[in-house]
Amino acid sequence: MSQPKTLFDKLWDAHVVKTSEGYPDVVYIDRHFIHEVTSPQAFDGLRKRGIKLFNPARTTATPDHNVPTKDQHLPIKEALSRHQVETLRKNTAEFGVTMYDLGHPYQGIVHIIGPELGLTLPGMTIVCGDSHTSTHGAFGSIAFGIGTSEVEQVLATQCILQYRPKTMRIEINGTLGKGVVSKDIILYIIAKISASGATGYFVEYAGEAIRSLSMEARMTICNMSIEMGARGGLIAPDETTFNYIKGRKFAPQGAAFDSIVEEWRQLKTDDDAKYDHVLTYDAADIAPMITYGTNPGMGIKVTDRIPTIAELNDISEQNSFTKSLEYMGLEPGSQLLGKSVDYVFIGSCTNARIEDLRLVASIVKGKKKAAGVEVWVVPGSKQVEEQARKEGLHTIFEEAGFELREPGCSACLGMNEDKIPAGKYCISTSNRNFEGRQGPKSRTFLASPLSAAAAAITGKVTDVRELV
Ligand SMILES: CC(C)[C@H](C(=O)O)[C@@H](O)C(=O)O
Ligand code: SF4
Repeated sequence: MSQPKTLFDKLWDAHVVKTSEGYPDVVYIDRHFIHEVTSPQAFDGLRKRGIKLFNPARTTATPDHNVPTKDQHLPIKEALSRHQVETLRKNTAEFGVTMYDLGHPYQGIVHIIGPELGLTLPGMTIVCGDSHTSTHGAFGSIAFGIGTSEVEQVLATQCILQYRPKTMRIEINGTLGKGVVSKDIILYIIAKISASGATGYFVEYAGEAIRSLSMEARMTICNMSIEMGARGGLIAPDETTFNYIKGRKFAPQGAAFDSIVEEWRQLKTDDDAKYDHVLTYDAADIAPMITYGTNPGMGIKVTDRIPTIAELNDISEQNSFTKSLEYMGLEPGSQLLGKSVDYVFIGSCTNARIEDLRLVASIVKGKKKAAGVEVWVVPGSKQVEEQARKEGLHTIFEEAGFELREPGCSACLGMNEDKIPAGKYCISTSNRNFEGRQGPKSRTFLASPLSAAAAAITGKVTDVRELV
């Protein structure tokens, strides 16, 4: 019998076009997503060399980072943002790439529209000039972010040069407690192993707690793989995956779907396959999580205290910790629970799918936001927005005093009109809490949609388990 293999190794081997000792592998790419930030120079490069796309049908474009989330039918006010989106429009028209532009029913954050359109499928290799491409790994595909020069490489050849990463398995056994959701799982893992703890690895998530998650929840976990340094993260496909994909716009349909599902069922790690590293956690130990610092690894259970300097291991960690807490305006050893927040941001490719909006609605239904808190709900895509309206979630949000906006990256990063003002605290369902991430001098607490909803109602960092 041949050597047992991990799912990652099987998929990688199936896509390697050429391998040479001491050089990166040439890997074939099934699906390429592009957005306005990392594609302009790639197209310029092609133009300079007089090269066309190897296969335009494999690439899909949408504007997300620079788009306003209000009045999308009007011209974009910010000059730079307008230029970026117009450039994407021009490039995709010139090179024959499908573009879901502002106002199109399929527009949205690139990592949200791929899965919902059935463009993201098990067994694929998927790239995008964006670090959170790891999201698509939730379908049992190898998905990772690439740089602009690599975007050009993929447009021109449908292949990429990559060194094979090491493999890590992270197993979460048992069942999650009440009020604990997938965002808490990933914030917990990153708090355990740090924001660089998986550097050089491609992670496979496994175990009963992962298996029991919906596709939306699995995407949240894979999305944040990059926040612990991993190249990407994946989850073997199963019935949950196949049910999610069935009937989606670009997925195989009818008999073709049934037969491909049979192939997808084979996509799993063999028993006894060896990983380079294995970590195991118990779901019962995971609580609602929140970050207090300026990297996603600086997270605690919402009821815990921020560490003290003495509790940290080395001097460099102590220095960055001190700087981080100064930025955040927080005291070492203090509690976050009860701390006032100014903004609540429910959005981003981490947590702006329909299920996230349903979670939020489950907490706020019939309630009102606290006075003085501004709450933005930014759906991840036009389809999510439509679905939310169909289900009447917009009424729940409006009655609570939340603002339901139009799709885009929004306040996940200060690249568009939606910014958190300097010094203000925002509890956010996004994935990064870096200095200035949500706007110059803004302060971010990363948390789950449930915890964000709870804070919207109370105006403070709250243990959501008291509300569910
Ligand atoms: C702008 C883009 C290149 C960037 C990324 O790669 O992730 C952004 O999406 C982010 O989340 O910081
Ligand atoms: S929502 Fe945030 S993390 Fe996701 S692609 Fe946009 S900017 Fe990046």
